[in-house]
Amino acid sequence: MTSFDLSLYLVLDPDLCRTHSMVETTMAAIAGGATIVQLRDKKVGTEGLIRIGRELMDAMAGSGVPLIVNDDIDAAIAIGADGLHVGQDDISAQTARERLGRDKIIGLSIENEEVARKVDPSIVDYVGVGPIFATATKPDHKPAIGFDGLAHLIKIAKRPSVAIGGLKQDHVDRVFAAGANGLAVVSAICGHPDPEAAAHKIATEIMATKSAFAP
Ligand SMILES: Cc1ncc(COP(=O)(O)OP(=O)(O)O)c(N)n1
Ligand SMILES: Cc1nc(C(=O)O)sc1CCOP(=O)(O)O
Ligand SMILES: [Mg+2]
Repeated sequence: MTSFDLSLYLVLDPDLCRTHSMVETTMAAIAGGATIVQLRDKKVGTEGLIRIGRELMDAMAGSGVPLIVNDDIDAAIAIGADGLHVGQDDISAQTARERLGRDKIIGLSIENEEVARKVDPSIVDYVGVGPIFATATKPDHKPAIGFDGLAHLIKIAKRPSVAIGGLKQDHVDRVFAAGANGLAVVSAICGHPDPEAAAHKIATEIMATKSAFAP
């Protein structure tokens, strides 16, 4: 499987990428320290995702940063993306694994104890846990779980984990203290006029926090 680092997970949102294109935002974020990128666009359909995804794959080639596609397995396959992220209302992780094979990265959203207990470690490579806070970026988000909820679900799911939902630079220490391997952000990078500087600030905080937690 492609190796992956969840430390700073950029989730793209075309509505927030106003001053920069999705490709420009992604490359700036990678230059700033983003370690993994998700193509999430709910409006363009499979053909649109394939078009943008191919541009992203070309631009990201050689960066060592994996590209994950949100929701759409047909697009992920057509693009040759490194993986797929699915939620509880999407195709199952098992179906995704059957279609994608062992080499691709599969991420699964978990938002409560019940779904955390059902995570199959032989199928799911990482879990996205949230929302930590309410966020305008995803109007249909589930109830916020806070950092205590994050720590609780991580212990149950026992998989590499990334926290998501309303997270900014100031939250880095609490994300890692809760036991997560990283934080996923949309508006903190996509909505910023200088996505490279925004990513760099968060990545610098992550490095400092990780070294403080290191034995
Ligand atoms: C890293 C990460 N974690 C959680 C999600 C949310 O996925 P989902 O619940 O399927 O919601 P949508 O993103 O599809 O609206 C995510 N995308 N990425
Ligand atoms: C895509 C997504 N999924 C969430 C979940 O809780 O599953 S919250 C979210 C949006 C996060 O955006 P921002 O960093 O701008 O708050
Ligand atoms: Mg989804």
